[in-house]
Amino acid sequence: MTVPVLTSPDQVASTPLRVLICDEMNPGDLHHEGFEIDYEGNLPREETLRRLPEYDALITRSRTKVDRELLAAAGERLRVIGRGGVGVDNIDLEACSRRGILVLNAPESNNVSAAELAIMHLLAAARGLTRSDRKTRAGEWDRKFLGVELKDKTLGIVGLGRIGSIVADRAQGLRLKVVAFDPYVPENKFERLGVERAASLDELLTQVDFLTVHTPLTGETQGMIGTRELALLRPGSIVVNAARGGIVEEAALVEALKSGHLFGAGVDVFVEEPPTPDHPFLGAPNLGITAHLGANTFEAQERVGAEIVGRVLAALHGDVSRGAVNAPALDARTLELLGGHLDLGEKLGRILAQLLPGAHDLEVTFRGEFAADPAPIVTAALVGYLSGSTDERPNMINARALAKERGLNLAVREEQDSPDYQTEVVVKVTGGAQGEKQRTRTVGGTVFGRSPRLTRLRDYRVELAPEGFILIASNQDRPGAVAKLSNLLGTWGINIAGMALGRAQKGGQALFTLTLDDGLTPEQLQAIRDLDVIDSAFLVRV
Ligand SMILES: NC(=O)C1=CN([C@@H]2O[C@H](COP(=O)(O)OP(=O)(O)OC[C@H]3O[C@@H](n4cnc5c(N)ncnc54)[C@H](O)[C@@H]3O)[C@@H](O)[C@H]2O)C=CC1
Ligand SMILES: O=C(O)C(=O)COP(=O)(O)O
Repeated sequence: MTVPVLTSPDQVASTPLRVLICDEMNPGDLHHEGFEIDYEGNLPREETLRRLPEYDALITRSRTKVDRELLAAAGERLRVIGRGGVGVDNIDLEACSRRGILVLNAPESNNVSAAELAIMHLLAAARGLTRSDRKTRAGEWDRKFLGVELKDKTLGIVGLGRIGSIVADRAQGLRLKVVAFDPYVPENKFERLGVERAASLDELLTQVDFLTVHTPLTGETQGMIGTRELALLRPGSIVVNAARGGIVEEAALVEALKSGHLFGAGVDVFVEEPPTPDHPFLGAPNLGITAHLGANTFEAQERVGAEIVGRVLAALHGDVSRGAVNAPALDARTLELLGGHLDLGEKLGRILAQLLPGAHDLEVTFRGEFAADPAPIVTAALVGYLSGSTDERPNMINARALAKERGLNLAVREEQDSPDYQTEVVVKVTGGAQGEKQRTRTVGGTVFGRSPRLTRLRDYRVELAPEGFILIASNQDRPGAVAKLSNLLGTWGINIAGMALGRAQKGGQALFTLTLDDGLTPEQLQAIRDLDVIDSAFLVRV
């Protein structure tokens, strides 16, 4: 896809576009016609800030924090930031988007190296490598230490993305059984990799001997392995974190090692990098530490350099089809005509991601006449459906490619008639293992003015503004259910912003949806489920 907003061809011809690489990598050949590329390795931050106003693009690794301070120092010229690697948690994406700066990453290049490092940490912890190394250097010849074999044990992987999948493959070569938890990938990927699927994180933790995490650092994954989760692991387990500091809580990990509950652990990443000299990891027993070296191989850095430089130069010429993390992509006219519907599509996708993640089919039905080609609404629905589960923030540019990568099949149907509304968009997802019962979830909506409205939830008709939190509850259509539920919410001081009722037939199953200003705690949701008038209750965040 070509987005002709980044630079005009005339501009390219007359003045070289300037690119600064401020972190260490192998940038390959720096001579490209029309560009001036300065490679500075480990440029001190104050130098980066000072020089940045003279550049059109900046290329970093995880060392450089691209925050508001850096963006303010950059001024107006900077238009593209390239992250030579996968994780973009060092980049303030929102601030970049607001300033119209395109962020790209290079997610294909270092995953083998990162996966191999995770396997190394597993082996090192299993055999007490760091302990034995330290003792031998200190003059102690300790041959009493007994390690554990990997063969016939079970490895648990959290996050079966690019790196998690390679770890699974290598682990199988070591004759480990592999189980993974990743609610966002479809069943067929598990089947293809020969990996057993755990239905929940807890289910994974209780059945493995070794655990390794390979998710991005997100609101959901930060601290996802804490004291409670570590306690669910079998005594004598091993934990590896070569993804991001804090996915496994640091203090909890140290405690579990000190108490002897864990046999050992390996970490490549810290919450603060570099760690302070008094960091508790440094004194923890049988903990192997590397200095965020997952991507540090000759091969990976050669590939990373070529991939990110190529992508950044292409983007400066207007081609943002590869590696875009935050790109806004539609022209102003389409946005004007479809604006409300794009917002609707994304919200429908986001609701479905919570009702049925990891689907293998997504079908969009358009009813009625749309002011412009409605195809971008499908992309918007994908953005919503895929968001929150990957570092490559799904956006209007990359969502279709990401869906394809994940094995999510798309179907679009158009119906001229829209009996109830001028236009209606209905999105249906289907998921489930091959040969097993397939589950589907459907949501639909329309646009009033420019504001999205939900019109359909599963088989029920509703009319509701999709905002904040939506509590979806079902019951046998009996009097008193709504009153009991709203009383309970009232006692917690939770305000109901909107309500819609629907039922399949009189006296049959009824569905009511409430929009709430605030979320609910797991205990509050359970209390609602425990009401005798409620059959099921579910909370989604829009
Ligand atoms: N130590 C190092 O030097 C390196 C570390 N990394 C880290 O590894 C991470 C993973 O990289 P890739 O595999 O390339 O990314 P990816 O996007 O291909 O895979 C991430 C997987 O995590 C899953 N996931 C997201 N949230 C989850 C949750 N709450 N529970 C379970 N699964 C969840 C996603 O569905 C996805 O399948 C990166 O985000 C980066 O932070 C990456 C490269 C090198
Ligand atoms: O690609 C990633 O996410 C990594 O963690 C590698 O980071 P680095 O490029 O080594 O600073």
